[in-house]
Amino acid sequence: MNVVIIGASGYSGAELASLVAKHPTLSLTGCYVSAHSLDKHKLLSELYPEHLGLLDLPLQPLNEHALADITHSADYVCLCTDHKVSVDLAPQFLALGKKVFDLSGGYRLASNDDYLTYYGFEHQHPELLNEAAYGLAEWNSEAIAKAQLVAVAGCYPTAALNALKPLQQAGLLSDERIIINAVSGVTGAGRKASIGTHFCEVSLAPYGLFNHRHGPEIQQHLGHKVLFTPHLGNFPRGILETIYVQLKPGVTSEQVAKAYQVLADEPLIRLLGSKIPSIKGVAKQPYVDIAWQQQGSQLIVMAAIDNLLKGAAGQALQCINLSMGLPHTTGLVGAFK
Ligand SMILES: NC(=O)C1=CN([C@@H]2O[C@H](COP(=O)(O)OP(=O)(O)OC[C@H]3O[C@@H](n4cnc5c(N)ncnc54)[C@H](OP(=O)(O)O)[C@@H]3O)[C@@H](O)[C@H]2O)C=CC1
Ligand SMILES: CC(=O)N[C@@H](CCC(=O)OP(=O)(O)O)C(=O)O
Repeated sequence: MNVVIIGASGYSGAELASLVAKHPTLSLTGCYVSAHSLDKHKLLSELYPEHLGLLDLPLQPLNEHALADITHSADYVCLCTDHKVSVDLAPQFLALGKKVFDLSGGYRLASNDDYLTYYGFEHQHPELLNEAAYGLAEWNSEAIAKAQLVAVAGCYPTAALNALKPLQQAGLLSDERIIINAVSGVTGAGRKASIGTHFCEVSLAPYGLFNHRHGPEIQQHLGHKVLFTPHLGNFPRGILETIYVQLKPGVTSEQVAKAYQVLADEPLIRLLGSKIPSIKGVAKQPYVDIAWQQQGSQLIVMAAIDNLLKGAAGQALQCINLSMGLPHTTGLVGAFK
């Protein structure tokens, strides 16, 4: 299958380009940036010298000529672009008969109103919101395999949902709001320069209190109320979430452990039991690490991922694998040794 990547010069796009280039059955046939990008015509490996020899492909401007080329050169189009750009581009590629994997949040929420509230724009293609399959690979594999449009799950939601869905599915959660505190590395904010995400300016601070767009995303796909607070930390990549859960009265540690068994055979999920997960354990790895400790009806769940892999490009590749009927792990496990 031929894959093109739109937004290939960004952090998630470049990560995905490297995965596709190394994948046994995919060909990377084009890497694109915006029509007036400062990086157009540069080689991707000039921006990411670690991929010299692997990604010596030019970054092509996404113009009319490029759209005509993509018509012939791609089976799968991956959008590694800002939410609004993805909302505009996805229907164009769907109309060309392409299968679209969107790494942005442009098609993850069901309600048009939520786009206005949490994304700050009115969705221009609300008719597609119901058609998009939510790309949370372990939990929605059948829909992902069939869909023409896959809305790859958000980074923070990927960690939170994998940590909480087992408990929800087993009926162990009380009605109390679940508190999710999360810390992300700076690559989570993308490659574009800004003072707020300048590496030397970042220490450790919360942001997006009460209004981060991943709150409604987690809530919608969990079916439970949450209070989600992200923090930005001074490390390059990785997300760590500490999640406070009130269990129903009388829920035992055996019941909790049994609930997590639903993920025991998932090759990209590592259940750590009561051991403490860390950013170090997942950085540059395709896994979600999940752990928990319980006292009475209070449960603290911890989840760690690499935001650019399981939180973006890794999970996008997982979704592509599912579309091709391949194992989740093809091109992922063993790729980072
Ligand atoms: N970083 C992360 O950890 C995660 C990111 N995501 C999502 O993935 C998407 C990309 O994020 P990230 O990689 O961080 O972003 P970056 O800012 O690092 O990259 C954005 C890319 O899009 C390109 N671009 C911008 N405008 C256009 C356009 N109109 N047409 C084509 N290409 C364009 C940029 O190049 P140029 O401006 O030079 O044209 C660049 O290549 C976002 O929606 C983000 O929310 C999802 C999960 C995790
Ligand atoms: C540290 C940081 O800024 N992180 C980003 C989330 C990563 C991302 O790009 O979000 P999606 O998964 O929705 O695409 C943010 O909070 O906006």
